[in-house]
Amino acid sequence: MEQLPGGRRLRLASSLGLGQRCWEVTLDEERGLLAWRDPRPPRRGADNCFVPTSEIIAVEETEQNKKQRSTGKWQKMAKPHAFTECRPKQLLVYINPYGGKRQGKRIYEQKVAPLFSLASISADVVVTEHANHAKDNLFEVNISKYDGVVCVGGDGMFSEVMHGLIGRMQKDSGIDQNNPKAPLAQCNIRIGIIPAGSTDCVCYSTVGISDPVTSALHIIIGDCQPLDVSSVHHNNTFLKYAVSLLGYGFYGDVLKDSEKKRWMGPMRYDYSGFKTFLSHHYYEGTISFQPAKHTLGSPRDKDSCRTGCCVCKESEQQLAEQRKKCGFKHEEDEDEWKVIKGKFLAINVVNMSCACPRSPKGLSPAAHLADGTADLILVRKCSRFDFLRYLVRHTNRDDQFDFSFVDVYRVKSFQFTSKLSEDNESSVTDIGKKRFGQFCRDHPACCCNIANSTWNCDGETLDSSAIEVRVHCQLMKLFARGIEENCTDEAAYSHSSIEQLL
Ligand SMILES: Nc1ncnc2c1ncn2[C@@H]1O[C@H](COP(=O)(O)OP(=O)(O)OP(=O)(O)O)[C@@H](O)[C@H]1O
Repeated sequence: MEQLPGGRRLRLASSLGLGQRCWEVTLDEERGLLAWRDPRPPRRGADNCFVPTSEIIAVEETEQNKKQRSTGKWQKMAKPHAFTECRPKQLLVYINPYGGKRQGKRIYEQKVAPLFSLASISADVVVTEHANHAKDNLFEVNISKYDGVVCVGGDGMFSEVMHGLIGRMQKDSGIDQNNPKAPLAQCNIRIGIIPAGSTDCVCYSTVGISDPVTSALHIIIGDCQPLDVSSVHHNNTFLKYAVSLLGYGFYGDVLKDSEKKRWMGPMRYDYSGFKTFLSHHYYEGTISFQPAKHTLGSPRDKDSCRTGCCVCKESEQQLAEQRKKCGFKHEEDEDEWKVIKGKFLAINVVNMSCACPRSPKGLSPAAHLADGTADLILVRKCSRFDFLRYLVRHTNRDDQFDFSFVDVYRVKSFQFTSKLSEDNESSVTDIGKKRFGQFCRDHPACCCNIANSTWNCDGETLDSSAIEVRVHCQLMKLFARGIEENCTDEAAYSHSSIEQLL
């Protein structure tokens, strides 16, 4: 036992043989660090190495000195993996064998399962046989048996598992998901994402990298990252939940076109992106939204949401206090609504930055994971060249909101109605309007599309264009810790290009 400067107690100091070298190892109890260093006179660059004890997965004991054991100095560890309390012990794993490059099963078996077994985590594994298999299964299983649910696949697979888990929580709590104003029951069972899809945006935006081993380690050490979820309704009917992007216009059209070209594999997004860019369609409609007043952040902030984000913590507290004081009813009914009518190339609502390797800072670089808000980005009618300039800024360090035709707002709820739905509602019998509806009557040559676009909701299309969206603060939790400081994207930036973006 040793004494540290300032009277801090050092729990243990010993030596560790690694290969041919002997290291001096210390366990600092107060800081929770295991450190080791070369005891020889320090050379330049030969720093101490350390690891937080909470991040040690397991230890293996080898008995070098049997004598020590007999003198009682040696005590065998009963649980060599039990370093903290919050680690999961029993997991439910869903693998989509057809996601991405169809490597989900191999990735799980070769990279993840050995780590789970090292950490003494048991897993019930379900390899899905059809779409919605995982979602339906989550309504039936004995969920209280598990400390977490893991999905192996892409964003679509994550969305399926999230819908299953949130739906199950609401069912068990007797909450009607069709009521757009119902406060939803929080999901306390964490979801882990092992990326194995063609798009792994949720994983990238919450971990900082799409890597199965990194994600497995976050699951093992029991990290916890709360996440906001938006509910999407049409006419008092529940449509979907969203955690990343709700996009109308450009991103909706790209998705709709790419769905028809599934045979092309992940390449279809590049093809459809380029095609949609060339078509340059505008859509007319009305957006109403409630600005988020409870949060300290703004979409134009220079700082991004990082591990232990204080904006998210503060915002959650503010919301909780507001609700204690006034209840949900007051908040929904009395907060002001702003209304904007116009012609838009893209309407994007994002709950997170939506960063991905192609766009390392994402659609809204300062969006927060858990502050109870979404960023509403409106890209108004502009030239093809200006739209290209806007898109290119997602791949470099320039401000993508610094254009006269782009507006961004931080909101807690919003509604959208297309011009076509408004017209149909006000004059359903106007047959002439419908027949000639494919042309813009005001400006026949302006590419203004009277037909509706489609909403892209976390990579899936919605059937209705008129939607009502509400952000639910920290509705669910992930086995993640957000993006850590100093997570540099230099490499990713240098590889980004406009070809990749489209
Ligand atoms: N066994 C299965 N067979 C067919 N579809 C499945 C199966 N399991 C899951 N799915 C569905 O496949 C969809 C896509 O899965 P996932 O996100 O894992 O792959 P992806 O390649 O990233 O998807 P996308 O091609 O949509 O980008 C999900 O919506 C999920 O519901």
